[in-house]
Amino acid sequence: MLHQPQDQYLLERSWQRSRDYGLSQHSRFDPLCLPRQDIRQRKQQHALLLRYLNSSLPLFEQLQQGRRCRLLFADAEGTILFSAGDPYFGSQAQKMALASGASWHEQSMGTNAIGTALSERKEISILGQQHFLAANHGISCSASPVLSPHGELLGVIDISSDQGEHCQDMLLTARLMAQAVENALVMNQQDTHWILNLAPDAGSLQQPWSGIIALREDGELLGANRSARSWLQELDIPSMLSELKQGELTPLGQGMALLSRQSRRQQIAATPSCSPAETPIPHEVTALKLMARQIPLLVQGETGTGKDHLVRRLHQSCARADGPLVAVNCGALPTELLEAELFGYVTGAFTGGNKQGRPGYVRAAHGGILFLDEIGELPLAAQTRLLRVLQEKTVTPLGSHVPEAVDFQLIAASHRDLVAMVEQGGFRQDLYFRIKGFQLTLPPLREYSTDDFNRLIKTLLNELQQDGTVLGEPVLEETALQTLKAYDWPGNIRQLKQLLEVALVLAEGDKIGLEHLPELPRLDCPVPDNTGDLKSLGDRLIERTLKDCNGNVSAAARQLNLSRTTIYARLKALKGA
Ligand SMILES: Nc1ncnc2c1ncn2[C@@H]1O[C@H](COP(=O)(O)OP(=O)(O)OP(=O)(O)O)[C@@H](O)[C@H]1O
Repeated sequence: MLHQPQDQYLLERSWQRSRDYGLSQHSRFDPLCLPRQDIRQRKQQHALLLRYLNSSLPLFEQLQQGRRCRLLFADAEGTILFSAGDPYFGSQAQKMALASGASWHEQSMGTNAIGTALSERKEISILGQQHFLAANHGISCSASPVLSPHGELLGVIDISSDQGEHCQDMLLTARLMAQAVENALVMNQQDTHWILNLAPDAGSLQQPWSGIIALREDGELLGANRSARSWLQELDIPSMLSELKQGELTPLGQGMALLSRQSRRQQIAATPSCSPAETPIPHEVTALKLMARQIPLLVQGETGTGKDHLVRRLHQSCARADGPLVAVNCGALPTELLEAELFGYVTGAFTGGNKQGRPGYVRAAHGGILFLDEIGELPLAAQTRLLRVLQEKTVTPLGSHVPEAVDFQLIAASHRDLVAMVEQGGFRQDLYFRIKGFQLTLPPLREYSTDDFNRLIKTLLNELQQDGTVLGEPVLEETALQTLKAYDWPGNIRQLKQLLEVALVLAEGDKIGLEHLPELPRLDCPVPDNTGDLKSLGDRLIERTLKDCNGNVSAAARQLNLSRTTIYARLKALKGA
């Protein structure tokens, strides 16, 4: 891979800086690592950027298919805050140094792509021996700066690999990833009303490398991406706003311009809450369609299946995203205060109440979503009052006679069988029909398809990683994955998430194996002759794998890493049981 001559000067400058920092080529390789608390804090500072980067991972995977390389983001001080891709190249020390929390500032690491790109504010590849420290000669890295919508340096995106595996398009990939993140940051700024796209020709408009300018409703500039920044001085934005027609391609100097409205919906769609890497939640799209028509939703599902999680996602993506999400756990409210808390009260409504009165959860949800979790726990009196609120779309606080109009989307949830409650007289039938505009039932984890299960694991591991739980990218060994798949998960996603969190800590950045899942029965044990967890776990795994393989025993044996004889023996034992 060849370097431009100007890079040679840049390299010389960087080597000189490295010497000035007091480093020698054979200095000990001792990467500085931030304490976990500081990593978490820095990740929070860059939370939005990291989410956008995470949602751009499919782009990285597509461009670097199968190559043994690692994608990193380091902040403006050179500290790695994001790390994905193949973690299994380089020495053990380098593995740690290419994980979250490690610093690649030139001051401690000498010339290297991250530190040097930051010092020079330029993209650069540093290959093998171009690294100042001899300890880094085995790796090659390409880094591209990431700028904020105001042009400040936020950090760099870097792709690192073993020296022999590096190729020129890794720098291009780093640049594309940096542009994708910058564009998302520009387009999703608060108060963005107009987006102005600029490009040399119509075909390039809205490509990652085209210009993007974000404007407030009155035309005030909010920010621009790197391609648009060079145009900014020549543009008379106020007159463009009055001349350009929304949605129409218009010639502008040597190029083309397109003005479009940035709706809250588009913004949300561009944000990683809907990231392709995230697990699609069953019924999410249907629920959004129904919410657009204000149809009340009833979410049912066992504990931990993600009812609350679904409601939060729906809130982010629906037309009421700017309004409040008021989540009330009906089972947690003390019965004597329940009605006051829900419907509010006026001054002096009852002894012990707040002097100024309280608006109550129903009025607090005006313009947004009222999420009544565990609605089956509501006492009958409160059910009657709630029914009236839903029928009349008004609420009358305790101690008042004046009804107040309220407008909210109702979502109720329960893990109890409401139909049975209605039959037994514990839940009003008319209220049940009111809240059940449409019922969504979230499946228990044991009913997930293999693909959905794998995707969920990936999402959860990414999420836990973003929380700063571990250094390095966690990967599961096949046997561990199979064991997880075969388990029953009475606590569903909540239980799986907790278990993965423990496994991540135990694995200390290595692949998660069976030994890191101490709470689960193991699959690699011999067939037990008594019934119990282990037996049923093995049975279920065999059954499920055979089903996935359309009954093909050889294929199932390959997938489970067992011999065909073992599978037949287990099937025979099962039949005899
Ligand atoms: N689709 C998902 N992707 C990632 N995490 C999820 C998903 N669904 C649920 N979780 C996580 O699983 C945990 C349990 O989810 P949640 O609290 O929404 O379940 P629930 O059905 O409301 O439980 P309960 O009925 O016990 O209140 C939470 O930590 C949540 O973030």
